[in-house]
Amino acid sequence: MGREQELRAVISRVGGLDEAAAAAAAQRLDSLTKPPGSLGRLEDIVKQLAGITGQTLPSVERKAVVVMAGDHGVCEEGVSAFPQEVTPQMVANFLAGGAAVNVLARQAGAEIICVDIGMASPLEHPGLLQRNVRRGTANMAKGAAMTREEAVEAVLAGARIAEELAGKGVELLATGEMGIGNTTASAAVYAVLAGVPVEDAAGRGTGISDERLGHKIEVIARAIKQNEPDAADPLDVLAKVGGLEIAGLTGLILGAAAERKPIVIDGFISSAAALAAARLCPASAAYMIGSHQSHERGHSKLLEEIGLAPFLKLDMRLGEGTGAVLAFHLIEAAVRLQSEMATFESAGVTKG
Ligand SMILES: Cc1cc2ncn([C@H]3O[C@H](COP(=O)(O)O)[C@@H](O)[C@H]3O)c2cc1C
Ligand SMILES: O=C(O)c1cccnc1
Repeated sequence: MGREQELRAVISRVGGLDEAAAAAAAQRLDSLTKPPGSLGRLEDIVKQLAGITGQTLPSVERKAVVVMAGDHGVCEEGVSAFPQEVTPQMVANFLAGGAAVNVLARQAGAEIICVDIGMASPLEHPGLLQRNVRRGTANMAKGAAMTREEAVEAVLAGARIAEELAGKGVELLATGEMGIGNTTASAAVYAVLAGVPVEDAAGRGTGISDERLGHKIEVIARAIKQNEPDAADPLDVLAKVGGLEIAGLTGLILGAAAERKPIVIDGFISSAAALAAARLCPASAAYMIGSHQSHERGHSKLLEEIGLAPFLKLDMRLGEGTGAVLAFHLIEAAVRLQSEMATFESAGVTKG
């Protein structure tokens, strides 16, 4: 079977939600000692998780955030405030436990799976999942970031990681990433897939000046003009103007959906990957849970495009999976309410 057919097979495994389980969960929510619907969106999470897993009392005890790392040839155009060597340096920091996502994952009781999907240089570390598809993308302002085959390979690698984690009993997944220059590629993917103007899709990333933002917009526009990605073909878009970690996250999301596991979507880069997943497989969107609204320009519209509503708006603009891991706390709270609250009957409270 060709690699693209393998991907089609993953996509074909993504089924609809279990409506009966969601209805049973809704019924239990209404039996708990509170006015019906009074826990608002926490109730929506419970119903969604029930529909995803088929369980009236879903569990999210085992949680993991997958941090995909990749490099970007477009960095040579000067689109980031930081140099490319920060990617491996930060990966080393993740592996040593010192990055923001490590702190938040420890607090949330989640494991971190750090993946080299497209780093420019190899990094030997027993804790790093070696799934490198190519040593960084090519400069998309001059030609395709990667071949279609490489994009498919990265998507499949992501899907396989989701399958492996599901097989190990992980019940809740989150997307995370590291890759200097990846807000440029993400903005390009978003602009093409959603048909929005580049200036509405691109933001300051790591914190570039007005002048550099203007240049970044011009570079993205040039990359799109040069490559003519087909908006109706997400794999073409990921290959020509995307990134290896973006494609890997698209696969992770599709794999999670195929395994009937909920997946929490982090910030701007993760959301660009989620949009590609939703375009490749519209049914996968039902398995996604929004987390936060990044400070990055374009993120709120990008979330709307996918149909995701963020829980948090903390003006964060970091990525790594930080916003998604913060949302783990709310998801766990929702699940605990469903399983631990007394019912009107058990507590002897009069129902209205
Ligand atoms: C120290 C450091 C840690 C980070 N952790 C995540 N990012 C975030 O910033 C990068 C995207 O921004 P741009 O497109 O402007 O390069 C990605 O690596 C993203 O994960 C970081 C960036 C830096 C500098
Ligand atoms: O929203 C994000 O994920 C983000 C924004 C800026 C820089 N890095 C990541």
